[in-house]
Amino acid sequence: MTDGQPSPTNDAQIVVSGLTKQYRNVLAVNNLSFTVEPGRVTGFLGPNGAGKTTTLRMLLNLVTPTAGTATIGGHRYPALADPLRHVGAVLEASSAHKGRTGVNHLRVICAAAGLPRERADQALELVGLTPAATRKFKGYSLGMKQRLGIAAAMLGDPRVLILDEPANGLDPEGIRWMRGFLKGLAAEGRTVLVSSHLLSEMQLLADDVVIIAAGQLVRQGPVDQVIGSMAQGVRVRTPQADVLTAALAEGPATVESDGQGLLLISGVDAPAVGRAALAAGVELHELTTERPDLERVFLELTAGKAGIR
Ligand SMILES: Nc1ncnc2c1ncn2[C@@H]1O[C@H](COP(=O)(O)OP(=O)(O)OP(=O)(O)O)[C@@H](O)[C@H]1O
Repeated sequence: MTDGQPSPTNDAQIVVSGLTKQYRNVLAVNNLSFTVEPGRVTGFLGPNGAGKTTTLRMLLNLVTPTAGTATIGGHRYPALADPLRHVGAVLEASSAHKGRTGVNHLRVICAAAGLPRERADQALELVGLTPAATRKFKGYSLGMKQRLGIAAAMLGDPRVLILDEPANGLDPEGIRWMRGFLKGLAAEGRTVLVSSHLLSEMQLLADDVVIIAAGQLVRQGPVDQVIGSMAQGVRVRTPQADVLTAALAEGPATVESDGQGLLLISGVDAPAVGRAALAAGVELHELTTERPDLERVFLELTAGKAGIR
C-alpha cells in the first residue's frame, strides 16, 4: 500500500517466522516460516509428530516458542485487542459440561467473553445444530461435538479460523458439510487454517497447503502448483510392452511394467511416448498422462522425514 495504511485484509494474515519449539528431548518445530492468506483455505499437513499441533498452539499462545514469532494480523495472539472477535480456534473435539445443553454451553462462553447472548443461537444455526440446541452435551455424537466446537469458535464472528483435525470422527455427510462451511468462510474473506491427515479431503477443500515434516517446512503454495511441481507419469497399455520398453530405453524414461501389458513411464511426457511408439511401430491401447494426487505428492515430499520422534 502506498499510503502506509495496512491493507484491509492484512489483519487476517498469519505469519509464522523462524518459529522453533524445543522440548526437553524433541525439537518439535524447527525454524519454521510460512504465511497464511485471508480469503483462502490453507491445509496444514504433515506426518504424525511433524509439529502441526505444537505450531497451532504457539500461534494461539498456548505454548511459548523457544525462538521465532507467530503473528495474526501483525500481532502476537496475546496482543490482539479483542482475540475472540479476531480468531476462532478448535484444537480438539469440543468438551463441555456433560449435563449442559449445547446452547447453554455457548451462552456461558458468551457471558465470559462479553459477547451478546443471542450469538449462541446464531452460532448453533450456523453449524446446523439448532435442532439439538436444548439437548444435553453428554448425548451428542462425535460429529455434533465437532460442530459445537466450531460454533464456539464462531461466537465472536472471527476473521481467522484455526482448526486442528476438524474432520476427525465425522461421517461422509459431516465431512461434506464441513468442506462447504469452511469454503464459505474463506469466500467471505476470512482466513481458514486447517490441519488434517485426510489428504483426499484436503485436495477438495484447500486452496493452499503448507506441508511440514520433522518440524520443518517442506513445501508451501497453492495446491495446484504443489501438485503440478511433481513429475507426471504416463500410463500405457500395449500388447508390445517389451518393444516399447526397448525403444524408450535410449532416452531419459524410466519404465515400470506389470508384465501384463501395462507400463508406467516417468521422465518423459505422453507425446514423447506416443512418438516413440509410432517410430517403433508399437500398437497402443491406452496412453494417459497421470497427474499425481495430493497424497502421492505428500508421501514423496515427506519420504524419509516421517516417523515418530
Ligand atoms: N508437551 C510436550 N512435551 C514434550 N514433547 C512434546 C510435547 N508436545 C509435543 N511433543 C513432541 O513434539 C513433536 C511434535 O508433536 P505435535 O503434536 O506438534 O505433532 P503433530 O504434527 O500435531 O502430530 P499428529 O499428526 O500426530 O497429531 C512430537 O515428537 C511430540 O512427541
